[in-house]
Amino acid sequence: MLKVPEHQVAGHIASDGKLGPLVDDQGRFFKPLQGDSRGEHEAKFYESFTSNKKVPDHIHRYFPVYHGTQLVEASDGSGKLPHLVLDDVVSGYSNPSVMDVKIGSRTWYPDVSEEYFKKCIKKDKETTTVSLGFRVSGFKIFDHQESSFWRAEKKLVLGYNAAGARLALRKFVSSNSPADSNLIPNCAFASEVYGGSNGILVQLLELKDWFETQTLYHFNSCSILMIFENESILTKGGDNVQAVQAQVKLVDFAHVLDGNGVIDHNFLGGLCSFIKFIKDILQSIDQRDETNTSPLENGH
Ligand SMILES: O=P(O)(O)O[C@@H]1[C@@H](OP(=O)(O)O)[C@H](OP(=O)(O)O)[C@H](O)[C@H](OP(=O)(O)O)[C@H]1OP(=O)(O)O
Ligand SMILES: Nc1ncnc2c1ncn2[C@@H]1O[C@H](COP(=O)(O)OP(=O)(O)O)[C@@H](O)[C@H]1O
Repeated sequence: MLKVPEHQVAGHIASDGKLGPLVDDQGRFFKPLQGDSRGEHEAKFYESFTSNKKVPDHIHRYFPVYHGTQLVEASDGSGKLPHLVLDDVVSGYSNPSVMDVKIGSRTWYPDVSEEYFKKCIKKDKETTTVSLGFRVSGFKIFDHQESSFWRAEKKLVLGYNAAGARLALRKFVSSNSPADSNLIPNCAFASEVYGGSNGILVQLLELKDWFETQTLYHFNSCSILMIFENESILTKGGDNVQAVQAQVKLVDFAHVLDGNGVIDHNFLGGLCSFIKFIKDILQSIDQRDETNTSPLENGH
Protein backbone atom coordinates (compact mmCIF):
# COMPACT_ATOMS: atom_id res chain seq x y z
CA MET A 1 0.00 0.00 0.00
CA LEU A 2 1.51 3.33 -1.08
CA LYS A 3 1.12 6.40 1.10
CA VAL A 4 2.12 10.07 1.16
CA PRO A 5 5.64 10.43 2.65
CA GLU A 6 5.55 11.69 6.22
CA HIS A 7 8.99 13.27 6.09
CA GLN A 8 8.99 15.13 2.77
CA VAL A 9 10.13 18.73 3.31
CA ALA A 10 10.07 20.38 -0.14
CA GLY A 11 9.04 19.95 -3.76
CA HIS A 12 5.70 18.79 -5.11
CA ILE A 13 3.67 17.24 -2.31
CA ALA A 14 0.94 14.65 -2.83
CA SER A 15 -1.78 16.27 -0.78
CA ASP A 16 -5.28 17.46 -1.67
CA GLY A 17 -5.38 15.32 -4.78
CA LYS A 18 -2.15 16.74 -6.20
CA LEU A 19 0.55 14.75 -7.94
CA GLY A 20 3.50 13.98 -5.70
CA PRO A 21 5.71 11.20 -4.44
CA LEU A 22 4.54 8.15 -2.50
CA VAL A 23 6.31 5.62 -0.29
CA ASP A 24 5.76 1.97 0.52
CA ASP A 25 6.54 0.16 3.78
CA GLN A 26 9.58 -1.56 2.25
CA GLY A 27 11.75 1.57 2.15
CA ARG A 28 10.99 2.65 -1.42
CA PHE A 29 10.23 6.20 -2.58
CA PHE A 30 8.10 6.56 -5.74
CA LYS A 31 8.56 9.90 -7.52
CA PRO A 32 6.11 10.48 -10.38
CA LEU A 33 7.66 11.37 -13.71
CA GLN A 34 6.63 14.96 -14.29
CA GLY A 35 4.48 15.49 -17.38
CA ASP A 36 6.95 17.47 -19.46
CA SER A 37 10.37 16.05 -20.29
CA ARG A 38 11.65 16.57 -16.70
CA GLY A 39 10.61 13.16 -15.41
CA GLU A 40 12.20 11.28 -18.29
CA HIS A 41 15.26 13.47 -17.96
CA GLU A 42 15.62 12.53 -14.30
CA ALA A 43 15.16 8.82 -15.10
CA LYS A 44 17.87 9.09 -17.79
CA PHE A 45 20.18 10.76 -15.30
CA TYR A 46 19.71 7.93 -12.79
CA GLU A 47 20.35 5.30 -15.50
CA SER A 48 23.52 7.07 -16.61
CA PHE A 49 24.75 7.79 -13.09
CA THR A 50 24.03 4.31 -11.71
CA SER A 51 26.08 2.62 -14.44
CA ASN A 52 28.80 5.28 -14.66
CA LYS A 53 32.05 3.59 -13.69
CA LYS A 54 33.81 6.96 -13.58
CA VAL A 55 31.82 7.88 -10.47
CA PRO A 56 33.69 6.55 -7.42
CA ASP A 57 31.83 4.21 -5.03
CA HIS A 58 32.20 6.57 -2.10
CA ILE A 59 30.29 9.19 -4.15
CA HIS A 60 27.51 6.79 -5.19
CA ARG A 61 26.54 6.50 -1.53
CA TYR A 62 25.43 10.16 -1.49
CA PHE A 63 22.70 9.41 -4.03
CA PRO A 64 19.48 7.45 -3.47
CA VAL A 65 19.72 3.95 -4.95
CA TYR A 66 17.69 3.77 -8.17
CA HIS A 67 15.48 0.76 -8.93
CA GLY A 68 14.17 1.77 -12.36
CA THR A 69 10.69 3.04 -13.14
CA GLN A 70 7.35 1.45 -12.37
CA LEU A 71 3.73 2.12 -13.24
CA VAL A 72 1.83 2.80 -10.01
CA GLU A 73 -1.45 4.48 -9.06
CA ALA A 74 -0.68 8.20 -8.96
CA SER A 75 -1.48 10.27 -5.87
CA ASP A 76 -3.80 12.61 -7.81
CA GLY A 77 -6.20 9.82 -8.74
CA SER A 78 -5.37 10.06 -12.44
CA GLY A 79 -4.63 6.34 -12.72
CA LYS A 80 -1.39 4.52 -13.30
CA LEU A 81 1.62 6.72 -14.03
CA PRO A 82 5.32 5.92 -14.38
CA HIS A 83 7.29 6.64 -11.20
CA LEU A 84 10.99 6.59 -10.44
CA VAL A 85 11.58 3.92 -7.81
CA LEU A 86 14.25 5.06 -5.34
CA ASP A 87 15.44 4.08 -1.92
CA ASP A 88 13.50 6.06 0.64
CA VAL A 89 16.48 7.74 2.30
CA VAL A 90 14.61 8.43 5.56
CA SER A 91 13.09 4.96 5.97
CA GLY A 92 15.73 3.79 8.45
CA TYR A 93 14.85 6.52 10.95
CA SER A 94 11.99 6.65 13.45
CA ASN A 95 11.78 10.42 13.95
CA PRO A 96 14.12 12.04 11.45
CA SER A 97 14.85 15.75 11.33
CA VAL A 98 15.22 16.64 7.65
CA MET A 99 16.36 19.74 5.75
CA ASP A 100 16.41 20.35 1.98
CA VAL A 101 18.96 22.90 0.75
CA LYS A 102 18.98 23.78 -2.94
CA ILE A 103 22.57 24.33 -4.05
CA GLY A 104 23.84 26.85 -6.61
CA SER A 105 23.75 30.60 -7.17
CA ARG A 106 21.32 30.06 -10.07
CA THR A 107 18.67 27.45 -10.77
CA TRP A 108 18.33 28.28 -14.48
CA TYR A 109 20.81 27.03 -17.06
CA PRO A 110 21.59 27.61 -20.74
CA ASP A 111 18.86 26.93 -23.29
CA VAL A 112 15.87 26.99 -20.93
CA SER A 113 12.75 28.81 -22.16
CA GLU A 114 12.42 32.53 -21.51
CA GLU A 115 9.43 31.79 -19.26
CA TYR A 116 11.35 29.26 -17.15
CA PHE A 117 14.39 31.55 -16.96
CA LYS A 118 12.21 34.44 -15.66
CA LYS A 119 10.55 32.21 -13.07
CA CYS A 120 13.88 30.89 -11.83
CA ILE A 121 15.72 34.21 -11.70
CA LYS A 122 12.87 35.83 -9.81
CA LYS A 123 12.96 33.09 -7.15
CA ASP A 124 16.77 33.06 -7.10
CA LYS A 125 16.87 36.81 -6.37
CA GLU A 126 14.06 36.71 -3.82
CA THR A 127 15.73 33.90 -1.90
CA THR A 128 19.38 33.47 -0.83
CA THR A 129 20.23 31.55 -4.00
CA VAL A 130 21.96 34.53 -5.66
CA SER A 131 23.44 36.06 -2.51
CA LEU A 132 24.64 32.87 -0.78
CA GLY A 133 24.80 30.25 -3.51
CA PHE A 134 22.16 28.10 -1.75
CA ARG A 135 18.69 28.37 -0.31
CA VAL A 136 16.90 26.43 2.36
CA SER A 137 13.86 24.89 0.63
CA GLY A 138 12.22 23.35 3.66
CA PHE A 139 12.86 21.53 6.92
CA LYS A 140 11.26 19.69 9.79
CA ILE A 141 12.59 18.98 13.23
CA PHE A 142 11.60 16.34 15.73
CA ASP A 143 10.78 18.31 18.86
CA HIS A 144 11.62 15.81 21.59
CA GLN A 145 10.06 17.98 24.30
CA GLU A 146 6.69 17.87 22.54
CA SER A 147 7.29 14.42 21.02
CA SER A 148 6.08 15.76 17.70
CA PHE A 149 7.41 17.22 14.50
CA TRP A 150 7.76 20.93 13.92
CA ARG A 151 7.70 22.00 10.28
CA ALA A 152 9.05 25.31 9.02
CA GLU A 153 6.45 27.29 7.10
CA LYS A 154 7.28 27.30 3.38
CA LYS A 155 6.50 31.00 2.92
CA LEU A 156 8.85 31.98 5.76
CA VAL A 157 11.61 29.65 4.57
CA LEU A 158 11.55 31.07 1.06
CA GLY A 159 11.75 34.58 2.58
CA TYR A 160 15.01 33.96 4.48
CA ASN A 161 17.91 36.35 4.08
CA ALA A 162 21.46 35.32 5.06
CA ALA A 163 20.70 35.74 8.78
CA GLY A 164 17.50 33.70 8.42
CA ALA A 165 19.37 30.87 6.67
CA ARG A 166 22.06 30.90 9.39
CA LEU A 167 19.40 30.79 12.12
CA ALA A 168 17.59 27.91 10.39
CA LEU A 169 20.84 25.91 10.23
CA ARG A 170 21.33 26.52 13.97
CA LYS A 171 17.72 25.72 14.82
CA PHE A 172 17.91 22.47 12.86
CA VAL A 173 20.46 21.11 15.35
CA SER A 174 18.96 22.57 18.55
CA SER A 175 17.05 20.90 21.37
CA ASN A 176 15.10 23.92 22.56
CA SER A 177 11.59 24.33 21.25
CA PRO A 178 11.63 25.15 17.51
CA ALA A 179 8.11 26.60 17.77
CA ASP A 180 9.23 29.42 20.07
CA SER A 181 10.83 32.04 17.82
CA ASN A 182 12.02 34.00 20.88
CA LEU A 183 14.37 31.23 21.98
CA ILE A 184 17.95 31.41 20.77
CA PRO A 185 18.77 28.02 19.23
CA ASN A 186 21.12 26.20 21.63
CA CYS A 187 22.80 24.06 18.92
CA ALA A 188 22.76 21.11 21.36
CA PHE A 189 23.19 18.56 18.55
CA ALA A 190 25.61 20.57 16.39
CA SER A 191 28.78 18.78 17.37
CA GLU A 192 27.26 15.30 16.82
CA VAL A 193 25.35 16.17 13.66
CA TYR A 194 27.49 18.73 11.85
CA GLY A 195 30.81 17.75 13.46
CA GLY A 196 32.53 14.46 14.26
CA SER A 197 34.30 11.96 12.05
CA ASN A 198 31.07 10.86 10.28
CA GLY A 199 29.14 14.10 10.56
CA ILE A 200 27.59 16.35 7.95
CA LEU A 201 30.69 18.52 7.52
CA VAL A 202 32.95 15.55 6.74
CA GLN A 203 30.42 14.30 4.19
CA LEU A 204 30.08 17.71 2.55
CA LEU A 205 33.87 17.98 2.31
CA GLU A 206 34.03 14.57 0.67
CA LEU A 207 31.46 15.71 -1.87
CA LYS A 208 33.36 18.96 -2.40
CA ASP A 209 36.55 17.01 -3.18
CA TRP A 210 34.70 15.22 -5.95
CA PHE A 211 33.04 18.38 -7.27
CA GLU A 212 36.46 20.03 -7.50
CA THR A 213 37.41 17.62 -10.27
CA GLN A 214 34.27 16.00 -11.67
CA THR A 215 33.23 17.23 -15.11
CA LEU A 216 30.67 14.50 -15.87
CA TYR A 217 27.47 16.26 -14.81
CA HIS A 218 26.14 19.72 -14.00
CA PHE A 219 23.73 19.44 -11.09
CA ASN A 220 21.37 22.34 -11.79
CA SER A 221 18.63 22.97 -9.23
CA CYS A 222 19.65 19.93 -7.21
CA SER A 223 19.29 19.70 -3.42
CA ILE A 224 21.26 18.43 -0.50
CA LEU A 225 19.11 16.61 2.05
CA MET A 226 20.44 16.51 5.61
CA ILE A 227 18.93 13.86 7.85
CA PHE A 228 19.52 12.88 11.46
CA GLU A 229 17.75 11.44 14.47
CA ASN A 230 18.03 13.71 17.49
CA GLU A 231 16.43 11.32 19.97
CA SER A 232 19.15 8.78 19.37
CA ILE A 233 21.71 11.41 20.32
CA LEU A 234 19.81 12.25 23.49
CA THR A 235 19.71 8.61 24.52
CA LYS A 236 23.36 8.28 23.54
CA GLY A 237 23.07 5.93 20.67
CA GLY A 238 20.04 3.76 21.28
CA ASP A 239 20.07 0.26 19.75
CA ASN A 240 20.19 1.24 16.13
CA VAL A 241 23.60 2.68 15.30
CA GLN A 242 22.51 3.30 11.71
CA ALA A 243 19.69 5.57 12.89
CA VAL A 244 21.98 7.85 14.87
CA GLN A 245 23.95 8.67 11.78
CA ALA A 246 23.67 12.11 10.26
CA GLN A 247 23.44 11.74 6.52
CA VAL A 248 23.86 13.88 3.45
CA LYS A 249 22.02 12.82 0.27
CA LEU A 250 21.66 14.55 -3.06
CA VAL A 251 18.17 14.62 -4.59
CA ASP A 252 16.29 16.08 -7.57
CA PHE A 253 18.03 15.51 -10.86
CA ALA A 254 15.34 16.81 -13.20
CA HIS A 255 17.70 19.52 -14.49
CA VAL A 256 21.07 17.77 -14.58
CA LEU A 257 23.08 18.40 -17.75
CA ASP A 258 26.08 16.75 -19.29
CA GLY A 259 29.23 18.31 -17.83
CA ASN A 260 31.06 18.28 -21.18
CA GLY A 261 34.44 18.32 -19.49
CA VAL A 262 33.70 21.48 -17.51
CA ILE A 263 33.66 21.84 -13.71
CA ASP A 264 30.18 22.40 -12.22
CA HIS A 265 31.17 25.78 -10.80
CA ASN A 266 27.58 26.68 -9.97
CA PHE A 267 27.16 23.69 -7.65
CA LEU A 268 30.74 23.76 -6.38
CA GLY A 269 30.54 27.44 -5.45
CA GLY A 270 27.23 26.97 -3.65
CA LEU A 271 28.55 23.92 -1.83
CA CYS A 272 31.63 25.85 -0.62
CA SER A 273 29.41 28.64 0.65
CA PHE A 274 27.15 26.16 2.43
CA ILE A 275 30.16 24.44 4.00
CA LYS A 276 31.33 27.80 5.35
CA PHE A 277 27.98 28.26 7.13
CA ILE A 278 28.26 24.81 8.74
CA LYS A 279 31.89 25.45 9.74
CA ASP A 280 30.94 28.79 11.30
CA ILE A 281 28.32 27.09 13.47
CA LEU A 282 30.82 24.49 14.64
CA GLN A 283 33.37 27.19 15.36
CA SER A 284 30.88 29.22 17.39
CA ILE A 285 30.11 26.09 19.46
CA ASP A 286 33.82 25.50 20.12
CA GLN A 287 34.28 29.11 21.23
CA ARG A 288 31.22 28.90 23.48
CA ASP A 289 32.49 25.67 25.07
CA GLU A 290 35.92 27.24 25.69
CA THR A 291 34.32 30.29 27.32
CA ASN A 292 32.09 28.08 29.49
CA THR A 293 34.98 25.98 30.74
CA SER A 294 36.09 27.31 34.10
CA PRO A 295 39.72 28.44 34.55
CA LEU A 296 40.17 25.49 36.97
CA GLU A 297 39.09 23.01 34.31
CA ASN A 298 41.38 24.79 31.89
CA GLY A 299 44.26 23.89 34.18
CA HIS A 300 44.89 27.46 35.42
O1 LIG B 1 6.06 24.78 -8.11
P1 LIG B 1 6.85 25.63 -7.16
O2 LIG B 1 6.72 27.09 -7.39
O3 LIG B 1 6.67 25.23 -5.74
O4 LIG B 1 8.36 25.37 -7.53
C1 LIG B 1 9.01 24.13 -7.36
C2 LIG B 1 10.16 24.35 -6.39
O5 LIG B 1 9.66 24.73 -5.16
P2 LIG B 1 10.18 25.98 -4.33
O6 LIG B 1 9.06 26.95 -4.42
O7 LIG B 1 11.44 26.50 -4.92
O8 LIG B 1 10.34 25.40 -2.96
C3 LIG B 1 10.91 23.06 -6.22
O9 LIG B 1 11.99 23.29 -5.34
P3 LIG B 1 12.26 22.36 -4.06
O10 LIG B 1 12.33 20.95 -4.58
O11 LIG B 1 11.11 22.62 -3.16
O12 LIG B 1 13.55 22.83 -3.54
C4 LIG B 1 11.47 22.57 -7.55
O13 LIG B 1 12.39 23.53 -8.03
C5 LIG B 1 10.37 22.39 -8.55
O14 LIG B 1 10.92 22.16 -9.80
P4 LIG B 1 11.52 20.76 -10.27
O15 LIG B 1 10.58 19.71 -9.82
O16 LIG B 1 12.85 20.65 -9.62
O17 LIG B 1 11.59 20.92 -11.73
C6 LIG B 1 9.51 23.65 -8.67
O18 LIG B 1 8.40 23.28 -9.44
P5 LIG B 1 8.03 23.85 -10.85
O19 LIG B 1 7.24 25.07 -10.59
O20 LIG B 1 9.30 24.14 -11.57
O21 LIG B 1 7.21 22.75 -11.44
N1 LIG C 1 14.82 9.25 -2.30
C1 LIG C 1 14.16 9.97 -1.41
N2 LIG C 1 13.87 9.46 -0.20
C2 LIG C 1 13.19 10.17 0.73
N3 LIG C 1 12.75 11.42 0.53
C3 LIG C 1 13.01 11.99 -0.67
C4 LIG C 1 13.72 11.31 -1.68
N4 LIG C 1 13.81 12.13 -2.75
C5 LIG C 1 13.18 13.27 -2.42
N5 LIG C 1 12.69 13.20 -1.16
C6 LIG C 1 11.89 14.21 -0.45
O1 LIG C 1 11.07 14.87 -1.41
C7 LIG C 1 11.39 16.26 -1.46
C8 LIG C 1 11.28 16.73 -2.90
O2 LIG C 1 12.10 15.95 -3.74
P1 LIG C 1 12.51 16.47 -5.16
O3 LIG C 1 13.20 15.35 -5.86
O4 LIG C 1 13.25 17.75 -5.00
O5 LIG C 1 11.09 16.75 -5.83
P2 LIG C 1 10.57 17.94 -6.78
O6 LIG C 1 11.09 17.57 -8.15
O7 LIG C 1 9.11 17.85 -6.64
O8 LIG C 1 11.15 19.23 -6.28
C9 LIG C 1 12.76 16.38 -0.83
O9 LIG C 1 12.92 17.66 -0.22
C10 LIG C 1 12.73 15.27 0.21
O10 LIG C 1 12.06 15.70 1.39
